Amino acid sequence: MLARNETFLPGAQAFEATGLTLDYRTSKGTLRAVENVSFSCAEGERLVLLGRSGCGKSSILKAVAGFLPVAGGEILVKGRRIDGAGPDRIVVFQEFDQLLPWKTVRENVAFPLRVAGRIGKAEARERAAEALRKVGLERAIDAYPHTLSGGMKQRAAIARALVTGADVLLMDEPFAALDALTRRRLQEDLLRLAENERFTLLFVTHSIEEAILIGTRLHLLSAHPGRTIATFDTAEFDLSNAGNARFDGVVKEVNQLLFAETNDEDADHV
Ligand SMILES: Nc1ncnc2c1ncn2[C@@H]1O[C@H](COP(=O)(O)OP(=O)(O)OP(=O)(O)O)[C@@H](O)[C@H]1O
Repeated sequence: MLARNETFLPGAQAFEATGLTLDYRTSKGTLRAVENVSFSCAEGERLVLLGRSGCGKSSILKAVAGFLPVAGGEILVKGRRIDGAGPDRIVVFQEFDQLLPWKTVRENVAFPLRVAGRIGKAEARERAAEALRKVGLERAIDAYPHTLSGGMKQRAAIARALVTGADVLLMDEPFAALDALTRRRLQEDLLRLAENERFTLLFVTHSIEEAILIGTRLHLLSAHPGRTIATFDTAEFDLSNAGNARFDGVVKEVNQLLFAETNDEDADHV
């Protein structure tokens, strides 16, 4: 499991970025997506990047995953400067087609373990089954991806991430394409899993409410190019107090900060 208990050191730094600047080369020249952003996330924490569309949230997540080279600054995972992707980080995307269609759910979850070649087939199957139980998908263990709902596919993608034992789970709007009820169930289950498994999470979302609920800390980014506006400690919020006056106060404050730069109307989603 992620951040395995035997290696879990509360307070130890899981990942950090210092002066992170990200550029894309386009036909019109260099496009600066993110400028001089710094953050850190201790093991067991859940850092959420929140900002308006195009502010560079996904670019930061891709850079931490090692898919996008940095133009300035650096990213450290467990104190080591990253140089590309690695088994210490695993990504769950928004898209429902992350599973291999010709493999069953259990085979999909076992697949990264088999590819890594560290364990035998029987153990990989057993670990996959255990991860699927944890995400509430035991009944669909032998199903093929095309027979699953969107929520079930995201559960399977989370199980596959859990089973790898990566240090950091990176989630790029994993629930954005789900209906409101399914989204809430997945949020509940992610929080429960985070509590039980104590994994470290970098999470990207458009939803202010989801950000406060999921995150132990929020990192707010300005509109394009993304620069840090503010950070919020949101560890006190969970499903039991979502929507209370204090929670709503933070929603309002975040909203004002994100929309202060423009005259846009307030919105729950940015
Ligand atoms: N492959 C690419 N080539 C060129 N520009 C890109 C590329 N990917 C992203 N960008 C640009 O970089 C900026 C940041 O994009 P990014 O997708 O990281 O933002 P975001 O905050 O995740 O947006 P959204 O919330 O809409 O998904 C945007 O201006 C976007 O157009």
